[in-house]
Amino acid sequence: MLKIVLLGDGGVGKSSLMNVYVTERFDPNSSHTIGVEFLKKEITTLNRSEPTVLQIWDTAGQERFKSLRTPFYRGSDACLLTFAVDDDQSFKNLSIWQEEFCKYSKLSNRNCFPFIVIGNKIDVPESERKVTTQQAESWCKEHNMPYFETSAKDVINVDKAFTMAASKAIELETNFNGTIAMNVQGINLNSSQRQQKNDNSGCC
Ligand SMILES: Nc1nc2c(ncn2[C@@H]2O[C@H](COP(=O)(O)OP(=O)(O)OP(=O)(O)O)[C@@H](O)[C@H]2O)c(=O)[nH]1
Repeated sequence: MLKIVLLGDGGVGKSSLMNVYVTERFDPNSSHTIGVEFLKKEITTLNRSEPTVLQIWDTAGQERFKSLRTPFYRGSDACLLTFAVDDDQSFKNLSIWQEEFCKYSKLSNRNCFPFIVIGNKIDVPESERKVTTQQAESWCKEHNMPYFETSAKDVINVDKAFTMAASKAIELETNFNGTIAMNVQGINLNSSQRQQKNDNSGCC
């Protein structure tokens, strides 16, 4: 099971993305989340032979709910940093969200943690759009994060963004387990070498 957390300003569409992804239903009157909510979905990714259960945590973006959402960051396997393309401030706040996540999840190495950026509401008329694709892409390139433009309303790229988050988390987990296996082998080799040395020298 992988834990995926959705973060971003209030109203950018986090609940809508989660609901569309899991239940395939978009609610035009979606109300603000209070605290956190989660849904599960089983998927299959290209980099793992068996199915993976995604536990998706939707958090309240409004500042007044900070103390209710932050305890749920620990143990996350991936984080979706979300903004709305018609809300400039929500894009500017991405760094603040990343900081909050790193602080409360007690992340030891943020450089290899799977952060994915989502620019939601791309269905809005061009005249209402405040953040260009180029602007968002350049920020993500600078911060080394994959970027997806989505519309929960028109169901564009929603699946792709969540699948990318899952694949990145699996990739990290696989690499991490590989490192542990190598370390364990290293310990065994050292102890057997020590034994050999002891046998040769007759030392106790
Ligand atoms: N046009 C458009 N509207 C959207 C889209 N996604 C969400 N909305 C609308 O934006 C509003 C806020 O959506 P939510 O999903 O509740 O936003 P949220 O980020 O979960 O908000 P908080 O719970 O306050 O953090 C709702 O009226 C949604 O119907 C989208 O892709 N396009």
